[in-house]
Amino acid sequence: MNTVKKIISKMAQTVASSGGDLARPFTVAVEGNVGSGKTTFLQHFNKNQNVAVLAEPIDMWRNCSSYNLLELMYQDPKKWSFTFQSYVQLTMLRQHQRKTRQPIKLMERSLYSARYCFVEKLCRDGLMAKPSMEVIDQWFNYVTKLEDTQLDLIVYLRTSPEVAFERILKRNRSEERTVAFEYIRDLHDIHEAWLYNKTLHKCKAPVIVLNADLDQSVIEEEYMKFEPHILNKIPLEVKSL
Ligand SMILES: Nc1ncnc2c1ncn2[C@@H]1O[C@H](COP(=O)(O)OP(=O)(O)O)[C@@H](O)[C@H]1O
Ligand SMILES: Nc1nc2c(ncn2[C@H]2C[C@H](O)[C@@H](COP(=O)(O)O)O2)c(=O)[nH]1
Repeated sequence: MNTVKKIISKMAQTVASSGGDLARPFTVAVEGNVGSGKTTFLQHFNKNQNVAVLAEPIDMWRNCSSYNLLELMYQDPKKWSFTFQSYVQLTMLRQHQRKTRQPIKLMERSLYSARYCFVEKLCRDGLMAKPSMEVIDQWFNYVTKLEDTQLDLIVYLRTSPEVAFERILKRNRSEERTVAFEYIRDLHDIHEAWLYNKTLHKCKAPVIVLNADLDQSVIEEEYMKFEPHILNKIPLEVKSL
């Protein structure tokens, strides 16, 4: 009897030290171009008690010990892209690691889009030197093997580049005032290649695609259509898009 008691108390200690949950929650990443409506989408799920909503840690990128790394990256990407992407990778890893009591974790973006979309774009444009890309890539491979950063579902908020760019202009974020349409168009193509091309798709999660061009006045219906999958009520098979 003593042994059983010891095992139970050990398990209780493990659960307590792991923040009250043993298994990784059903982890969903909301992906999409800049301005595609990810933050707005997350607000729809903020009210659900079963969902832990993790917004992108943009406030940390804008204030890293008083440095606005996001602004520095947009002002001089050649000089600051490695610094910025290193910090994105660290802060996104923390999001993947974050313990939640809710059975579902809904993250804005992921380690994977940072690596396969944004770092990819910086390298294609020659704004991140190859040695820097190599270091970022080795860190990415190391942390995604060491930690359980797997996703169970990707929600792709698919917009046309034109609509995403129009919304960026409307939002008028100070750091993004230099963002050109061509940057958004290229990021769109990179997202499509990443999410529609299995070889690039290192995370084995199924992808559901929402028509995020729909206006705010009607898009809630689109969200509701996919809610059973996002709340893991109707599991999806991993399939190619
Ligand atoms: N479906 C939509 N229709 C019209 N405007 C939208 C829609 N979704 C978001 N917006 C607006 O577009 C801008 C970008 O949305 P946001 O949710 O911040 O996108 P993201 O987080 O993907 O960058 C915001 O000003 C937001 O109010
Ligand atoms: N260079 C990178 N920029 C990134 C990355 N992740 C996000 N961002 C930028 C894009 C936007 O200006 C801002 C917030 O993104 P939203 O899509 O939520 O508007 O941060 C990245 O990995 N690299």
